[in-house]
Amino acid sequence: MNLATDEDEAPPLLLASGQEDDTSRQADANDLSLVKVPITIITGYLGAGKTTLLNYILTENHGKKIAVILNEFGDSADIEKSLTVSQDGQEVEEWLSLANGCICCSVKDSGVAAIESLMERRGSFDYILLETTGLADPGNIAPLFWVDEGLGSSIYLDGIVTLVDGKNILKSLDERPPPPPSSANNDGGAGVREEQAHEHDHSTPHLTTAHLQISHADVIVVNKSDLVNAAELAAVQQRIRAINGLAKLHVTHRSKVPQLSGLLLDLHAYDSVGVGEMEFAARGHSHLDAAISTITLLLPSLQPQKLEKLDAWLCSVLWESHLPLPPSAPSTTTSLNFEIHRIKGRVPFTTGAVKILQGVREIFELIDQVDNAARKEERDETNVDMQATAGKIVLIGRGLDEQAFSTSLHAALESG
Ligand SMILES: Nc1nc2c(ncn2[C@@H]2O[C@H](COP(=O)(O)OP(=O)(O)OP(=O)(O)O)[C@@H](O)[C@H]2O)c(=O)[nH]1
Ligand SMILES: [Zn+2]
Repeated sequence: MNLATDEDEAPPLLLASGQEDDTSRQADANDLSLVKVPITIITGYLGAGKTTLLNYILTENHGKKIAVILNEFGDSADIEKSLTVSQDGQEVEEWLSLANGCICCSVKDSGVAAIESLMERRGSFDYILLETTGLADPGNIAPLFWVDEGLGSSIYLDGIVTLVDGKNILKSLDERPPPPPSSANNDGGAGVREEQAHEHDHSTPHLTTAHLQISHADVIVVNKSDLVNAAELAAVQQRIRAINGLAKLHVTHRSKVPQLSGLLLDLHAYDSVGVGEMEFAARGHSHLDAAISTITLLLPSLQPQKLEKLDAWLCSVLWESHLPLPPSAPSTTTSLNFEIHRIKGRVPFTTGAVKILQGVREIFELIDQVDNAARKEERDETNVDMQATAGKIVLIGRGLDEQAFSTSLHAALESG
């Protein structure tokens, strides 16, 4: 990958020049340790256009000082390892200064070490972009910024952007797994063994890296629009929508997203949930992709004391992968084998309060709606009808049976 760089540029100073006289800025500088820096993760298949996107962002006039980290994350085991070895002087010092005030590091170091080293330069940037070429499963990385005390205190995850190659994505989604290595891997659970057992059973939908990258995305950029015709593009969009009904989707040529802020950056994808996006996800309902789908559960306005029941239901479903079903439920729905990648929800209460639900894999939180969400709702262009004021929970994952989940949730809320 070749990033456009301007190596003659002096290293950026602590504050952007021209703003020294601004007293409010100075107050900000004093509070620098309190201001969290957003991070956007850019992922996607080999050759999809990630570097092209980064070059585009870094040469655009966006008024941000963006720090870019290009590296290869391994699997989650590598991330954990790097968390423990990062004290051993694994410094990343090869920061390049770019013409528009951005800085860039292309050292292939462990992602977390690179970020920690970057944070020592706090003040010289106000946004972080992380391109993760080798990242197979973004589900491992999101919780790092969310719950890790160290990283989470200085950085917040703004969003995950997945680049897909419009020409090749359908092929990638339909790929079959390679034969398993002869030496057996013992750390796999029942799920892994089951997957191996089904290795050559073509009726079992296979979960590819492309599925994982799409299911965890907040924005999906369908690139290389020049290489597909209208019908092919429509098929790609439908398939992606069937997998992830929540993500925003942009079709691009040479990764040129028409506007960066709001479409790609500054999404607040993990601290707000817009009415419009919930509505949008609820409308789509297709089983075009056999491996992953998006389902929507409707909720009435809840009595405040039902929050506990909702929380218990979420714990059961997300932590234990157990869908509690009432005794009256048909027996066919009791042996559900599912996996949840992403969950988002708006939960209104009879008091008028609204809680938002956010989750990636087993990590979730139910928090009071904040200002960001209100701003986001203003931005939402989707028409919001009366139904939107009702609650909704949207889930993205594998083996999700909308009927069974809905029955389970309502039974849990009505119990006791
Ligand atoms: N035809 C066409 N080619 C594109 C487009 N966008 C990028 N490319 C080309 O596709 C190739 C891969 O683009 P990159 O931006 O390097 O892709 P990447 O995802 O960073 O690739 P890796 O770093 O190898 O994973 C390059 O030769 C680009 O010039 C596009 O919209 N249309
Ligand atoms: Zn690249």
